Amino acid sequence: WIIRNNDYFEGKGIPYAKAMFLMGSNNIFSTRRSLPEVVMNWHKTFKNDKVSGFFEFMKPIYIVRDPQLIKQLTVKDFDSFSDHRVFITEDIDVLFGKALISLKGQKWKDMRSTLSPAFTGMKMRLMFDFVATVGKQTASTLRQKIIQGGDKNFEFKELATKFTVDNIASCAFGINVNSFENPDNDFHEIATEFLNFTKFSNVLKFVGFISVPSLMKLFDIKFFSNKLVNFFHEATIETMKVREQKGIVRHDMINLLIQAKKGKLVHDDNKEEIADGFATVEEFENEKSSAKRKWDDLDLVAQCFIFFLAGFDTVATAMTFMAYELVVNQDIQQKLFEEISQVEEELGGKLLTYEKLQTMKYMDQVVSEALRKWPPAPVTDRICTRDYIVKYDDKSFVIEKGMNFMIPIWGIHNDPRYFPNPEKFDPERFSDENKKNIQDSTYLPFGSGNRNCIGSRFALMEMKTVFYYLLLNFKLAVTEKTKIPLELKKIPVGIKIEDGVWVGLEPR
Ligand code: HEM
Repeated sequence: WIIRNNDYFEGKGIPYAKAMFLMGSNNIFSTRRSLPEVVMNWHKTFKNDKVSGFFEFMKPIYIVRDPQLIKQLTVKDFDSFSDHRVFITEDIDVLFGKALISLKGQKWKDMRSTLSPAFTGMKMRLMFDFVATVGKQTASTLRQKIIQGGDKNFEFKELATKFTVDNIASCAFGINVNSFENPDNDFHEIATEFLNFTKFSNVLKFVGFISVPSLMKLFDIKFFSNKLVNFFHEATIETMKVREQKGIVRHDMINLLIQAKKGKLVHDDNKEEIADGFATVEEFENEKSSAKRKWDDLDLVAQCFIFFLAGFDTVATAMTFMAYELVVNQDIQQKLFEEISQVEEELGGKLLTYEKLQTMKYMDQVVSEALRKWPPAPVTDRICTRDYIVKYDDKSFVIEKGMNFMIPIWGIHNDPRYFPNPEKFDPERFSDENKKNIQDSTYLPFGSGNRNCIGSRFALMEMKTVFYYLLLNFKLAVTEKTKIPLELKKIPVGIKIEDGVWVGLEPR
């Protein structure tokens, strides 16, 4: 039974890493490597083959590394690969199971088209004041503390997490928390609980859900604590109730979900184009048709929950890598500061606007390059929903329904065939002149095709806003504790940086 799948790839004509007894191939859990290193290794081994295979414990899994093929499977033939693999189903954790990221088939399609009008450029523009206010407030709280003699050295991931948590609390729930002034708030506590996800006991739980889900169910082992689930339930439902009772309209996620519940959340008629940045992913036609399905409270709570979970740590991680690069590349930081100063002058002391943010070309280049070199989601996957014949070169084989493939985003972004000298942090790759040479489907920080990241615009506006206000107020400098080069923690889930990224904030 244990070795029953070991010959799965034989006869398919693709190379594969053989399985070790019970442990699978060199997989995430059997090596002491960071997740990006594992993904890089997957990508490099058999790097000249468009598709290869490996074993996750006893399960055969494909790796699709060829950009054209990635596009074919995630866009053109999306219907055969429309779902992600889900470890935490509704019966294990109701909120995670009902969240967009876990939904499958028609239910996913309906929820995606319900939610996608909430993430357009127009909606981001309406929400932007909240993001800019939190960004400005973050920078001025830090400035005050430093000027009054407080420590000016910060572990950047901690700092960025406070910002993303404050931001999502404001944009999703309409609550102003200021974690810099009040670090003991509920949202920050919940975020900390979630980050403990990478603790050994939680990693074991995760392995359990992957390898023996039925046993986990039998022992009623939950992934998220009741406290966390109840918190989201109350925060969402209570806020919705108060809003509806008092007729309060605030242009945030809760407001959009109230509209979604009433079936009134639709795409904007106003077709005015806003260029949202190079990394923004495309919206597909199927998202624009409105779904008729009725959603209950729990369905909507689950979406707020996933916006929080999918949004706060990924964005904070991206910001941390970007801060590191700005610290070690002072010339790039200076150039970015000059662009920011120019915009600030044009604004004449007014709060930053979404339109102004989109005019900042160099900011977009730096953010795009940070997401290229250090993609916070190093890998994504798809599950095959019906038998599918893959054909390329002289090969032809079937991927059977239920099998899944990985897209090694980190490996592709750091492949010299697509990004020469990939270790170099070079925002010029994304200049007007150069970006048109980037090969299709080799730049995938927010995934690919219809199932791409719904929050790409939101993430980009958060990142840009925080650096706008930080660089306006401070020079980011190396400290005694800054580790150069940075080192990734050898854990199999998520991305953590060994000893963090220490940054000195020197008031300008
Ligand atoms: C820099 C920050 C972020 C990165 C790098 C990132 C990356 C990704 C990636 C790679 C995927 C899978 C796409 C695919 O398989 O093709 C994804 C899915 C998703 N992301 Fe993000 N994300 C970020 C921020 C956010 C934010 C801020 C939100 C919410 C407000 C969000 C919500 C989601 C959701 C709900 C999905 C599932 C979409 C679906 O299944 O339809 N993400 N993200």
